[in-house]
Amino acid sequence: MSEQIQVVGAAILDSLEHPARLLVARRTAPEQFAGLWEFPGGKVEAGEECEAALHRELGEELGVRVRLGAELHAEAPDGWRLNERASMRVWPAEITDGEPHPLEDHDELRWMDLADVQAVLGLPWIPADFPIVQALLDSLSTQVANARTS
Ligand SMILES: Nc1nc2c([nH]c(=O)n2[C@H]2C[C@H](O)[C@@H](COP(=O)(O)OP(=O)(O)OP(=O)(O)O)O2)c(=O)[nH]1
Repeated sequence: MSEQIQVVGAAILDSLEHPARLLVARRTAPEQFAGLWEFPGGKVEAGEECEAALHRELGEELGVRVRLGAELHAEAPDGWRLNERASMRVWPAEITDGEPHPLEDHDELRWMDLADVQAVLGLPWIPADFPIVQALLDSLSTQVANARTS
C-alpha cells in the first residue's frame, strides 16, 4: 500500500479574534488545479511536524509569518480527505509579519469578505476544498457576525 500524503493548509484571516476577511490563493500548477483557488500550504516533509510545515510553506509561498489559531475540526486526525492518497489539516492563521505576495505556486491572492458567503463559495475552488470552506464558514459565522456589529 502506498503511503498517505499529509497536506497542511492555512485559512489566513485578517484577524483570528475578529475575522472579517479570508485570504485565498489561485494555483498555477499542476494543470488539473491551475486557475483553481485553495488554502495556501502544501505537503508535510518526512520528519516534519504539521505546524512547522505550514509555517515553512507560508514563508516560501507568500513570504509571511503567521500565528496559528485552533485547528479547524475535521472528521479524521489527518484532516480532510482530498483524494485516495492525500488528506489536509487546516489551521486558521493571522499574519504577524510581512505582506503576502504570490511568490510560488500562485498567480493571484485575494482577500474575500467572509460575510459574502455566496462570493466565497462561488469561487472555483479545488473541488475537494468545498466541504472545508463550508466548515470554515460555519465555524466562523458567529465571530463574523459579531465583527460586523462591533
Ligand atoms: N496547498 C493546498 N493543496 C491542496 C488544497 N486542496 C487540495 O486538494 N490540495 C492538493 C493539491 C496537491 O495535490 C496537494 C498539495 O500539494 P502542493 O503542490 O501544494 O504541495 P507542495 O507545495 O509541498 O509542492 P511539491 O513539493 O509537491 O511541489 O494537495 C488546498 O486547499 N491547499
